[in-house]
Amino acid sequence: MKLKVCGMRSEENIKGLISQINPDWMGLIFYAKSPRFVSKDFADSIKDLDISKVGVFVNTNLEEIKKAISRFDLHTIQLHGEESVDFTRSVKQETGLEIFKVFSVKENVDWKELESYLPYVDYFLFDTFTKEYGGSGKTFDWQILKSYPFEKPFLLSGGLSLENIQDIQKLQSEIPQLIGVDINSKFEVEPGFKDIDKIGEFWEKVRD
Ligand SMILES: O=C(O)c1ccccc1N[C@@H]1O[C@H](COP(=O)(O)O)[C@@H](O)[C@H]1O
Repeated sequence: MKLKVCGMRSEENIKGLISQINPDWMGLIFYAKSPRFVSKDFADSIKDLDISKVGVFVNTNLEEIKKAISRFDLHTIQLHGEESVDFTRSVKQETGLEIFKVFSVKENVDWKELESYLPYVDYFLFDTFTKEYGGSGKTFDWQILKSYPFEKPFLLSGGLSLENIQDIQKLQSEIPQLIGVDINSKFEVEPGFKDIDKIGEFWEKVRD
């Protein structure tokens, strides 16, 4: 199982995360309406930290993504809005980086809609639908994922916490394509600042 910790921006907090947990990815939110928004002023303190940085974008343009890649030395692009297949293809082709395409789940998922994204995406990521796009701390009905029809691996997100570890473990044993978890607001001391010990407690139980 892989771990992504999302919504960070403090140098000290990220250094603590690296030394105590060393997750597979650490997410930076480039969505200005988010309380976890990372402005370019943070770049100098974060850029050279030794961790795979995921830039989380919501319906932005390629130019903004390219600027953030060079400012923050991003490893992965997470498209968390209603980005089209054409846009996703451009991001993959023009950046050559790893791509997470997010689908925000309401009552169910039309799997056919995901099919044309397959060539341009490294992982799908399933989050809970909200007007704010992400960081809601809310879960969706994870049973929907049992009908996931592709071989493409995916990450689970949306309200993951110490309270739903058993459900995560059960899903892990039932769906082999579920290769990672993405945690965020349920591990915060305040927006953008994580409780590393709490993450440790979670990861101890969820990792393989
Ligand atoms: O965290 C945010 O503020 C955010 C804003 C806009 C898009 C995505 C955002 N975060 C992503 O939300 C999910 C789930 O977060 P939570 O566990 O429900 O708090 C996660 O994938 C973050 O990358």
